[in-house]
Amino acid sequence: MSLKPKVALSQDFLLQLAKLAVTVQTKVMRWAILFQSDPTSAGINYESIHGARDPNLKSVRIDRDWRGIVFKPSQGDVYVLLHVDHHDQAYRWAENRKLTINPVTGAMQLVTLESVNEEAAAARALPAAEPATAASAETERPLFKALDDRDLMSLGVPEDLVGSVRDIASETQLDAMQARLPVEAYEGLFLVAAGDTVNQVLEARETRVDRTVDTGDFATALETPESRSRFVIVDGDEAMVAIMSAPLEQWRVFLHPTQSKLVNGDRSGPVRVLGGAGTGKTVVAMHRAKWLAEHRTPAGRKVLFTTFTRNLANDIEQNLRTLCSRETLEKVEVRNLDAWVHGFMRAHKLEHRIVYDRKQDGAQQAWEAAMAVRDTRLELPDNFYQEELEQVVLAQGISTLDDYRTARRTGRGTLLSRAKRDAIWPVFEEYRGQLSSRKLKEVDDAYREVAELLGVETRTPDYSAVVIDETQDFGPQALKLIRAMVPAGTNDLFFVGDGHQRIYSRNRAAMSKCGIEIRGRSRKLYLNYRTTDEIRRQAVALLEGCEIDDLDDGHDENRRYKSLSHGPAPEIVSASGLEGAAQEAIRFIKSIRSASFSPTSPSFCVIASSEKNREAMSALLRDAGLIGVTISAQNNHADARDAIHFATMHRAKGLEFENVIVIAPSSYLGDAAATQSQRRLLYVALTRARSGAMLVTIP
Ligand SMILES: Nc1ncnc2c1ncn2[C@@H]1O[C@H](COP(=O)(O)OP(=O)(O)OP(=O)(O)O)[C@@H](O)[C@H]1O
Repeated sequence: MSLKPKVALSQDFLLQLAKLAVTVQTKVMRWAILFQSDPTSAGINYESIHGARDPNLKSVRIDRDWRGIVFKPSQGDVYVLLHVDHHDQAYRWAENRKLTINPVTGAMQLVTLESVNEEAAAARALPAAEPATAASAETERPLFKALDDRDLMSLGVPEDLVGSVRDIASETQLDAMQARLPVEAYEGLFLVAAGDTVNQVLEARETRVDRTVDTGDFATALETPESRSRFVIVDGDEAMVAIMSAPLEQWRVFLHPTQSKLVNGDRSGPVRVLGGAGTGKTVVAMHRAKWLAEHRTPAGRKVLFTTFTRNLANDIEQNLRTLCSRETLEKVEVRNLDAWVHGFMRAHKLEHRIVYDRKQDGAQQAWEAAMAVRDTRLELPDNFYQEELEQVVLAQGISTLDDYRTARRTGRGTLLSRAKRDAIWPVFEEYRGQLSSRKLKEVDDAYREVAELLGVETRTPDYSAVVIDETQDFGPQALKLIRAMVPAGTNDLFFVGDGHQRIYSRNRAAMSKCGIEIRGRSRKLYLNYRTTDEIRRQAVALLEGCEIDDLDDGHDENRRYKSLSHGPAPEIVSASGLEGAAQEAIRFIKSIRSASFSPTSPSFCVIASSEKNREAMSALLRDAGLIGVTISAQNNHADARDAIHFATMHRAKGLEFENVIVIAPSSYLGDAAATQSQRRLLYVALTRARSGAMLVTIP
């Protein structure tokens, strides 16, 4: 029996391909399809590369000028397409590269040998001063002195780079080596530099280092999640065409090892994935939904993918369409929770309309009528009642005076005696009665009642699993409803979220108090794939002094996050008003557009704190000849690449653009403790940027 050889592409090859002219890409693609179907064909002439440090790297001819570099070990049927370039450049590229297997983790790693020593020397010459993380209180002592060679390799450092890593004495020097290091090694090193032990890192990423590794078995090495984060096995023409047609859509093919471990395989109960902005949480959630749909969804049931806002659900649905086959898509339902509840209520002939905003018609009158029955002798301010309703009564699903008498009121400030509670309760009772007579229902009450209905339903649940994005914005009743949608068990619930980005602040919930037990199934993503480190740091600096939770009863921290890309620091300017802000925005847009060499124009989003300011900015930029589109609940205008996007901070959540211009009142930067929600909004807004950001404050 003859087995077909394994053919793989490297991530670097695809990134290189994306830089080539379309005519060359087409040529390379045609060649690659033939290569994939039979890499042993006599038509492919593998030429040795004179002076190459790795004898397994061969050059192959694509046409007169272009060459591919293929890894073809003397033993085993593995072929990896590593690079493509003009003849001379391709040879030069190959001379100093080596594809090896990490003897401890068993992962396949491409190492650049030539400049390793030079780089390390250059890195050593860099200043050690670094302000932002634990590693910053550094001295010139090597950072990883306490780690032996095996420790370093277990973190993912290739054997050939162990010496260079050992010399690193500052975070700046570590960053200078980032491009040389496999992603897991860079991440492992910065986590250790921030104070984690090697064991903590390995445990958190579920890396086993107790196996014997055959450093000559490339076919086995290709299968590890670490190898899969940079090499993809292609097993057919269709797969080859799909991958090569969208070489920049890396997230579809190459998952970080922690991402892929979260995506694949069974989990004995609810999973929580935390990660700062841009760390690939939505990507994990989408791949997980796909995996569940393909492997663990019985006929007649579905995976529900839910999130908080409608426009984000639309965005996710579009992305899933490019990730999943038609059959898989049929097993995934994407709906924001409110739309789902609305649909459920219609299907069950519950005719109440849902109140999302107490200023909406009907709700306002109901609230005014309720406030009319308040006991003025209590001398409580009006906003006390609104906050008590949201944070205690609705959040905890309290529907009787008895329950209100014993309700937890942590964080509410004012202590209330039983007599006072008795005197306050009629306001809430009246409010619900007033709503009911208008066929209205507060959203938290709707969640609670739907959860109760699901609890008594006897038929098989519609969903076999629920995947939840932006968990931080779901309150206790929403989480309880989600819990009620699927029976507790293997693979039931998969949550991703980030406490830094909670912008619907009334909704803070602790998962464990909502029947969602995640102990032992909590993971964290640390690498920011979206935002430059300069923008990430600025955004994180805005949260200094704010308390960040972990969606359960604990705290989260942001010291350990890092970005993979770098760029200019965000501009922070103050303007005397919206007109001045528009001038700044126009200057910023023009300067980036004029400096851009990209054939497609870079994307921009102007993100304002209110709809009014968004509209004003849109009008001012239009007067200056800059065409715009507004992001709404229904439409993100993802295709309108040449137009400037306009959004409120809430609408921009979960989206991304090359550049963002954030327009915010200067009061958002007031005392950190008093402006936590505003600062979170700024964090969300700034971290929508991939490469450029400006924050304009206005009075
Ligand atoms: N493994 C990966 N390889 C390459 N790019 C990735 C990977 N994972 C995520 N990305 C990219 O990083 C960016 C951020 O990903 P994603 O939106 O999933 O992050 P997030 O953590 O959900 O962000 P936020 O919380 O800010 O909305 C996207 O452009 C995505 O394509």
